[in-house]
Amino acid sequence: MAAFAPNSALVFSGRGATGARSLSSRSIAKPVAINDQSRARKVNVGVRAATGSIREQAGRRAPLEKSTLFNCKYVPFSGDQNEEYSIDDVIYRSKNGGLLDVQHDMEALAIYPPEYWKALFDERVGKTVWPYGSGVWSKKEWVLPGISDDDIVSMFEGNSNLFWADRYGREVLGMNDLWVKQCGNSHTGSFKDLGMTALVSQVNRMRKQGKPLAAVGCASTGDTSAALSAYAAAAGIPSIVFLPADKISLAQLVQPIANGSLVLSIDTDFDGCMRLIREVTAELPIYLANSLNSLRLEGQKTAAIEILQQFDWQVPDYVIIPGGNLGNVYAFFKGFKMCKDLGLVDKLPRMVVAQAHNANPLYRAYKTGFEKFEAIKAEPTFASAIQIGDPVSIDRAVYALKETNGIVEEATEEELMDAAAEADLTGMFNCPHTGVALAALKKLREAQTIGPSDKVVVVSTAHGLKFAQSKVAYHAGEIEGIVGKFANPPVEVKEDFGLVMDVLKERLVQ
Ligand SMILES: Cc1ncc(COP(=O)(O)O)c(C=O)c1O
Ligand SMILES: N[C@@H](CCOP(=O)(O)O)C(=O)O
Repeated sequence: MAAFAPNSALVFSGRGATGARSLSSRSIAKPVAINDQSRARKVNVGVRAATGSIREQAGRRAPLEKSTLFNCKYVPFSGDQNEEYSIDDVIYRSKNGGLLDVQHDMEALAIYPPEYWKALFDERVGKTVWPYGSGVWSKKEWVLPGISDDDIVSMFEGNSNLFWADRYGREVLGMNDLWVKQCGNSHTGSFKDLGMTALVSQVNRMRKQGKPLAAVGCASTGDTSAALSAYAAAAGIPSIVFLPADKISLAQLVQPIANGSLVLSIDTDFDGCMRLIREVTAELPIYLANSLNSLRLEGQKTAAIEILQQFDWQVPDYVIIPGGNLGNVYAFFKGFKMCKDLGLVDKLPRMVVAQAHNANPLYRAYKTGFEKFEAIKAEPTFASAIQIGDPVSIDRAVYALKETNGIVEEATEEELMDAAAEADLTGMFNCPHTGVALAALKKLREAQTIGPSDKVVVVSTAHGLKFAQSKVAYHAGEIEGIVGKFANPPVEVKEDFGLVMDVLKERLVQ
């Protein structure tokens, strides 16, 4: 029986568009405990016949895709034991309308000792062997164990840099162990690639099985649509994206256009697009690619496993994530939790979700001690990809935060733009969403919640180049109401040696 199951869940009474919802906890079946004794027993069984080092054993056991040992299925996120679905089913919600979760057979995974998994994952890094050269598929047994390698649609996503923010940490925040996980250094420039490779691969498999899936569709603030269109195009699957008109960056907009998606620019906000795509996917054979679909989170969770791997299985004290639709915080939590449940690490980091003040429904709920959640009308923010007022994964996020003694912080437009720009001055090139997370970190440092020696990871969710327009406006001093403390506008000079020397003397000579 599978072991990963939330042991408590929040249930909303009613789910209207806006308006207060009360949050209540209810207990559900406990996860199957994989205690040390049972692990040891299973490990003995699993490795008794094997000889040689763990690395050699790992080598002999691969490729594991031929194995039927590992498997996963959909179960209600609430933990209801009486409902489950095959991963090959087209389903996004449980019978009562609640979220689903992908549940792995943790007892089967626990047959192998932690050292086996560490060695296996390490061994696959930096290789071109299909599909394990991908940071997601290097953890295939923990993602979608049953899928054939031939069905996988991958751009070798993941394996992103864990940037040591040495100078920013030391000089700006008085910290000595600060890291930025560069999830935006990816094929389409955001962490969405991690989830989309899992989802589109599964769609590819189901279409080959004869499932009538004519296309894949999503609502998007610009990054999900970019990832979906690229992966769908790679697989030759039609894609449809619903975008809120004039609310995403030019760089984001051109991605699905270039990749041949059917792009609908709709006169509403993201929440409006989300409502429409849910209605459309209920009517037409279009597969839903938003993170409401729990398949996406299976890919995204590998970024958390990767962080632990990059730290040689040391657990950071804090992980700070910008939050919008709120799938990613749960995906990270799940990655950390699987590592803990399977014995690769012995604790979880504290999760921090950072929201823009203009789009802060989770922050507001946090301030009530998660007593109630109210969807809001999200206002425009430079962190436009998280301009979301009615996050579909609110239950998942609250669960992850409660399980890790988590924190929610917010940032104003000035705070987020300043934080991104100040960190850029130490060699990064941050998107505004990363700015939100950096601003949250700054506040938590100022409040001494985070200490100078705490090991902290800020998750950078998109590449700064996708948001060049707002960064240019910041440096040009063109943003009303924002001083631009760290603006560094270009100096315009005529083609004249003397004038050039004047500028250099003024700027360089003290
Ligand atoms: C760049 C960027 N950062 C953060 C987020 C927030 O992720 P989530 O919706 O999973 O909370 C999104 C999308 O929502 C995004 O595109
Ligand atoms: N920022 C997202 C918003 C949708 O989130 P999803 O994870 O539910 O797809 C985007 O880029 O569209």
